[in-house]
Amino acid sequence: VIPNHTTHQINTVFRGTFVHSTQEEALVILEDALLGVDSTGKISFVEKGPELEKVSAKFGFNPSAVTQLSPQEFFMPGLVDTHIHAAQYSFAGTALDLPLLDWLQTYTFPVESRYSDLEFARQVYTHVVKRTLRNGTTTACYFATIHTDASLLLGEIANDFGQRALVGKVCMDRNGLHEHYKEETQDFISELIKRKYPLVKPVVTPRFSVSCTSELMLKLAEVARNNNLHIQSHISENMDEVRLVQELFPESESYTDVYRKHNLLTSKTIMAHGCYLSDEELQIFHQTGSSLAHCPNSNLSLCSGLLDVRKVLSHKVKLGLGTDVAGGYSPSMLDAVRRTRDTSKALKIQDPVHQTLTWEETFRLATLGGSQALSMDDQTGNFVVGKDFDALRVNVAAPNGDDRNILEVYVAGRKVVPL
Ligand SMILES: O=c1[nH]c(=O)c2nc[nH]c2[nH]1
Ligand SMILES: [Zn+2]
Repeated sequence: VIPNHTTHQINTVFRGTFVHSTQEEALVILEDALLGVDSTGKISFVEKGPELEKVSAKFGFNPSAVTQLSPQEFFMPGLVDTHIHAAQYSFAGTALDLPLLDWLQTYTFPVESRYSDLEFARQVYTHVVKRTLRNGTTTACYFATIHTDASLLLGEIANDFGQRALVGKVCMDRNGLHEHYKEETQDFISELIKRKYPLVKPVVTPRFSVSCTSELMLKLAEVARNNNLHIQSHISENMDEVRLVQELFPESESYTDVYRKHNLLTSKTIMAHGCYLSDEELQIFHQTGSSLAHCPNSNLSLCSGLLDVRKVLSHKVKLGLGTDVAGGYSPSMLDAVRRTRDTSKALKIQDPVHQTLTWEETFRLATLGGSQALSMDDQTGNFVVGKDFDALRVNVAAPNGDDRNILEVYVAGRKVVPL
């Protein structure tokens, strides 16, 4: 059989166990499967192992070139971190003794102001990209800082190491520490688009309503619309923050209404936290197709609140998981999975009828759910033919449940771990 000339050449074929999620089923286990990756990094087939002869003839590859997984190994989709502050990685694991607004003023803004120094930025951004990839984050939605050059550098580093990423230059024009600040989002976006990194794109990033004027938010919404870009921000993380937003925007009905009135809620918007959203606000998320990034480590570490994920899902709002470094102390999405279940169980302690999230559902949120929350599920999130091969090769026999179980990491078919 001559391979169809419109299909790309098969580069790699794996045989073994594949675990992933679909819309219908939170956990699907494919035992003794064959998965082929083509020269563009896309999944070209998922077939049954015993049909190797037939499949190899159909797709034109040599059956003896198949990579066989051992019985204690499996592939799972890459983890999607829907909310992480790359710049805050420099103080991750420290400074968790204050509530959100004091934490920002005392620790976070002073550290973020250091990113005018490109050497400092290069060091931290290299570490955070390598560390998250090592921990299986194949897609990351990053906040950088207000600095254009350092934010571009984060995009360059993600591209160099092969991580799929959305990179946001942070925008804030009030209640912060930046005396000589000049807004340059359009420059940042034009430059990052011009570089044509295949897996790295800009995301419009108003920090949150507390640090943005109406004028800035309206302008950013326009930039996002004109360039068909993602938008990210924070919402309803902590009760003092919610009250402050009500004071700053007295004409708005709710925190969600503030963003809606400023045209920032689109089907490519992802908002972090959402702990205190009402049913009405969740309905607005559903109607606009905007999504939430659940960041349980951060919510616990800053004593912000407990997000009821079950309630969010019952409103049919898209939801992914985020580490929210450094409000969250861990850059590992495996930690985000564990804290998601801890939070769900804490809600059950408070209310015994609460239906906890199953581990299968949580696995789905960390993979397919994240890709849907970032409107990237046409490219990544599970093992469906035509999507990019973003995957972790996991060995369950490693002695500890952490990054040591991850033997290899692939993004768009490229092996990025080990380097
Ligand atoms: O967890 C958070 N981290 C931040 O950096 C931030 N900025 C606004 N709101 C925030 N919440
Ligand atoms: Zn955040």
